[in-house]
Amino acid sequence: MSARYPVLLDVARLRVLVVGGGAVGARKVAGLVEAGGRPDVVSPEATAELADLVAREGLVWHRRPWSAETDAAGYHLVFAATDSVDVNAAVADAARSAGAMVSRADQGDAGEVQVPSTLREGDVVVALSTGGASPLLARRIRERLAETVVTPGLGRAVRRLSQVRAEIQARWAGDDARRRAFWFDLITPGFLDHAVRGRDDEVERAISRCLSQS
Ligand SMILES: C[C@@]1(CC(=O)O)C2=NC(=C\c3[nH]c(c(CCC(=O)O)c3CC(=O)O)Cc3[nH]c(c(CC(=O)O)c3CCC(=O)O)/C=C3\N/C(=C\2)[C@@H](CCC(=O)O)[C@]3(C)CC(=O)O)/[C@H]1CCC(=O)O
Ligand SMILES: NC(=O)c1ccc[n+]([C@@H]2O[C@H](COP(=O)([O-])OP(=O)(O)OC[C@H]3O[C@@H](n4cnc5c(N)ncnc54)[C@H](O)[C@@H]3O)[C@@H](O)[C@H]2O)c1
Repeated sequence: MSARYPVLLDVARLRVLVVGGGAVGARKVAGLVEAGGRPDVVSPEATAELADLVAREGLVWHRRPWSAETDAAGYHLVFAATDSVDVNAAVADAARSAGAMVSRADQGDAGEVQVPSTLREGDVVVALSTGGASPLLARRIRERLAETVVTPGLGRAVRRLSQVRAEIQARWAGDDARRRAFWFDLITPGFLDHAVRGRDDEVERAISRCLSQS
């Protein structure tokens, strides 16, 4: 398959539809909600987890089969996640004709969008794809990264750096070279090690040192 271009979507700004309320549709809805989205759902049935989530979040759930007449238009992004290849194909065609991007749960290559395995730790987001070759391997890579690099300590360090960034932007508002020098001085491989290992005191020490030298 062709190489794809990874982006991070602000799904809170998009009108999103998930067609199919089985385990796969439920996972898509949960991922969208986690990212601030409020997808509509069309499906005659839903898993208990999905029904709970819909109720908790007050999402719109049309409890019936997808219909080309009522469900095709008005969306930016449509997930075709039923257990029928024919229904998924019809959903994809109609959504695309109405201007939406499509994700096919049964045939990744057939959609404009594929969902990556996603790891979040504070503001750090890792999105992993095997291009459909092995979603389970993507999950294993995610689990390994969570153990080795994308740790809670890293998440805390990134939260702290967003404060430092605001300070640095204000301090050297007109001096691009100075700001760049500061960041290359602070964000070394050693700094990453401290953050990953959760050594908050070392992270703080490095920040203080670089701020006071500047
Ligand atoms: C990342 C993740 C995101 C999510 O869905 O939220 C995701 N699949 C996940 C898990 C998973 N999916 C499957 C298994 C069983 C083991 C296996 O088959 O390998 C497991 C493992 C498990 O359940 O843990 C089966 C499966 N998946 C697809 C097909 C159809 C096909 O092969 O064409 C079939 C076979 C159906 C059948 O045989 O009937 C298709 C797709 N699945 C994708 C994404 C896209 C490609 C991403 C990539 O390649 O990296 C793509 C192309 C389309 C899409 O959905 O966008 C999520 C990981 C969550 C995590 O991180 O834990
Ligand atoms: N992308 C992935 O990660 C992944 C993983 C496993 C399977 N799959 C694929 O995704 C498909 C769905 O998997 P599942 O485990 O959720 O299946 P499932 O059978 O548990 O759920 C299918 C859902 O689709 C609904 N549905 C059926 N016809 C419909 C229609 N006309 N309109 C609206 N909704 C309809 C059903 O009510 C049910 O809620 C599988 O058939 C397989 O091809 C994808």
